[in-house]
Amino acid sequence: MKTELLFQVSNVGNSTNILWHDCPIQKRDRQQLLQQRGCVVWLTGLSGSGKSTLACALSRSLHARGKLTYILDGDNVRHGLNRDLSFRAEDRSENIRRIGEVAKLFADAGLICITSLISPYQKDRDACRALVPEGDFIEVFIDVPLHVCEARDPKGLYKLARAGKIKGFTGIDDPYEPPSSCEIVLQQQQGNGFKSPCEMAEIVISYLEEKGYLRA
Ligand SMILES: Nc1ncnc2c1ncn2[C@@H]1O[C@H](COP(=O)(O)OS(=O)(=O)O)[C@@H](OP(=O)(O)O)[C@H]1O
Ligand SMILES: Nc1ncnc2c1ncn2[C@@H]1O[C@H](COP(=O)(O)OP(=O)(O)O)[C@@H](O)[C@H]1O
Repeated sequence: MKTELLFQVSNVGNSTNILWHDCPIQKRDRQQLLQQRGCVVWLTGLSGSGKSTLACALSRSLHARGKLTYILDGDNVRHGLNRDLSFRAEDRSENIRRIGEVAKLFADAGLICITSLISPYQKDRDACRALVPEGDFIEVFIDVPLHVCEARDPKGLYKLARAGKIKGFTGIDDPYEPPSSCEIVLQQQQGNGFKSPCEMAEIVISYLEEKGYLRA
């Protein structure tokens, strides 16, 4: 006797016979509640470029305007979810993939999800972009030259990398691929140094405002 499946199940990766469950409360309902639109603000740049500082400035400023944000910081996520990952290329890719998937969930929850990780490879960033609806992935390149990051060296890691005590350090003996096209580039002003973290945050917030992410 032939057994009919009651539901259309599928196989995804190594997960077999799985079924997607929908809920009547959807993203648009959550966005209505929060009076904002869920999206991913993806900060990328070298170690020491100011990603974490900008993420906090952005979160603070948006919070003050009554907007719900959440920061996924590479360093922090590596303390938990991604603690099994190293800094070799495959593990960095997996780090980025997982953070992209989590960011997708936060954006679907209606939050403005700010990610702050080096994310050195273009193809991995592009893959994360492809996870969310068109327009909802806002890639922000903090374009600070290596020599400036190295002079800042707040954790002393560049010094250790130069001394050969850390192998495969981004910018020293591991690649960083700058975005070929992204929504926002924050860079040094001609002869003026860098904008303050608050000024940078305002640039990103103006973009979000203009694109309608700060209303439902
Ligand atoms: N080998 C190597 N290369 C680069 N960075 C290193 C490395 N080892 C440790 N660290 C510290 O880890 C932080 C980067 O982690 P990320 O998760 O953002 O990196 S990645 O996106 O997976 O490339 C990075 O933090 P930030 O300075 O905040 O970027 C470093 O403090
Ligand atoms: N816009 C800025 N102008 C000058 N210094 C900055 C700026 N943003 C961050 N910094 C400083 O640069 C260093 C690295 O910043 P951090 O946010 O930790 O970078 P990342 O997260 O990219 O490693 C810190 O000492 C921080 O105070």
